[in-house]
Amino acid sequence: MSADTAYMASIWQQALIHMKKAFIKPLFETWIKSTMPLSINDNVIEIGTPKQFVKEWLESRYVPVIKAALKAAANKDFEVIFINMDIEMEGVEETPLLDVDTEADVLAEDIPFTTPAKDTLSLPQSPAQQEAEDDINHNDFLKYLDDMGDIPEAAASLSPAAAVPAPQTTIQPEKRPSRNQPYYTIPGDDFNLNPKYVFSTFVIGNSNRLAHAASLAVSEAPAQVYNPFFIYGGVGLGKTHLMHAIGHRIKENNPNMKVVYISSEKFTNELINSIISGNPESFRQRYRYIDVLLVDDIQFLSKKEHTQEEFFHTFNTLHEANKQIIISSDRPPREIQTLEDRLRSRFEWGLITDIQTPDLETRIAVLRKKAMMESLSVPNEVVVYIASRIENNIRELEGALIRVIAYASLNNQPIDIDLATEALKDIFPNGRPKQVTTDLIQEIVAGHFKLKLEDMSAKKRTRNVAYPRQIAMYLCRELTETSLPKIGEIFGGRDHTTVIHAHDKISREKNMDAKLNNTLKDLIKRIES
Ligand SMILES: Nc1ncnc2c1ncn2[C@@H]1O[C@H](COP(=O)(O)OP(=O)(O)OP(=O)(O)O)[C@@H](O)[C@H]1O
Repeated sequence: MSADTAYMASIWQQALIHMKKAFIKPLFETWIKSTMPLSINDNVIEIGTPKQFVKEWLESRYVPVIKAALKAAANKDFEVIFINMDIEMEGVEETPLLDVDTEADVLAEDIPFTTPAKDTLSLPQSPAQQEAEDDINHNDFLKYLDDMGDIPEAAASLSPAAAVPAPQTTIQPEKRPSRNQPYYTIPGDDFNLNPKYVFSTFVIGNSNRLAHAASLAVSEAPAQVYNPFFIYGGVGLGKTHLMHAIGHRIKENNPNMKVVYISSEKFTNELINSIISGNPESFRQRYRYIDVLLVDDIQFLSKKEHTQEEFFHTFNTLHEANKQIIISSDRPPREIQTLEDRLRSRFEWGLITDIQTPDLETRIAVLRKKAMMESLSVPNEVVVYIASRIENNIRELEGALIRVIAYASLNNQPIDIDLATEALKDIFPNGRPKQVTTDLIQEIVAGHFKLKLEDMSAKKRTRNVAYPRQIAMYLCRELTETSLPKIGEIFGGRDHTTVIHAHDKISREKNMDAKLNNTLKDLIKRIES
């Protein structure tokens, strides 16, 4: 971690401790915990929010509290800038609720949150020192809020809570459980689901929007909408993640339902074992008295005639009893060689949906979400570097990020583009990307729109100049580490709020305007090549 990153992480961690005590829990969990610090520059700190409406909500209500917490943490006044990172927060309406009490009630029940890893950032003090200091600073913090007349709900009655344990000093890369390794077992059910594979950690993009929407529909109304539900797509694109998410959601909504997730390899092995042990009936009983059956990687049943036969009967029994069946495969049913026709035709009874390879935006969003979940600040440049080189497999994308994080941790160095290039040199032998600078971006954008370079910083506000300028500001924000005030300065001494506005506008419009989206992709390609 660089000195700046460590400083920022340490301050934010301290500020969180104050805010955690100041807010009632649902408000803290909803509005504060889903944010992360992105950069710190003198007295400006940029905070990432998962959604535009979170950004707006924080801006309209909680700036004084956040500033006060930062002041208590760093003994310094900060200007706070929120940046919408547009990461999926499942289950939340995009309209801020106005009544705080109602809001707390609603949110406490409805929203699943990802918990940022507590053990990824280092703080300087021991727990005892930390506790003493917390008490002093927290009292100052409350007094400060009191002076401003802006004590959030429940804050006044709070006494400083027990110190938050000092996190460990190293960043541990997450180990991916192997395909057959159990994750955790829900009591009463004989199956394993990965707690991380839930809807709230799944990034939605054009490549998986339909599969995600259908998965949500199935999980909200099992056996009522699409039965069977068949998801197919290439390796590492999120099929298992979605299946587990469906399993979790069904169990949340219907705790008594028996939900079984199994890979088709395991299904085959269990069948063989039951035959070897002379008790095939036990196998049948086990699979025929469940409410939801999720079978992963069904393509492995190809060529296994006896298992197909058994699965066919299991399928029929469950389907006739109106139980939900969810199947995944790396290809559509018609392309699974040697799959019995009668099984294939049954798979085609319900909905067949595919997941395609993710576009650049989705890949970037997956990496950002992953970094956010690890409470890590990974420079944009590094995120774009990885995302633009791994196109076909999200598991590999995550693997590359984990490798960079581990490399930084082991060498005790900050995550930057040099380190990422070094850490990934075996994977990307072409090495370091071209240095992306704001000058280069201005030059390429101006050229594309047939403008003069000076127009980028001119005072002109006509649309033919203002729009390309906004695009260039957006790209500077996305592709470089330059701070907002600095970008404003480069573009003719404009205020940082102009840059924020340009970034928000282009981010929003590119989702609705395919032409703009293609222009951006084209520009990024030229800037990086
Ligand atoms: N849209 C997404 N958002 C967030 N994470 C994702 C997304 N898609 C895939 N992943 C992550 O990528 C990794 C691989 O996903 P998963 O195991 O679900 O892929 P798969 O399609 O089942 O692959 P396989 O064909 O190898 O079984 C997981 O860690 C998963 O969480």
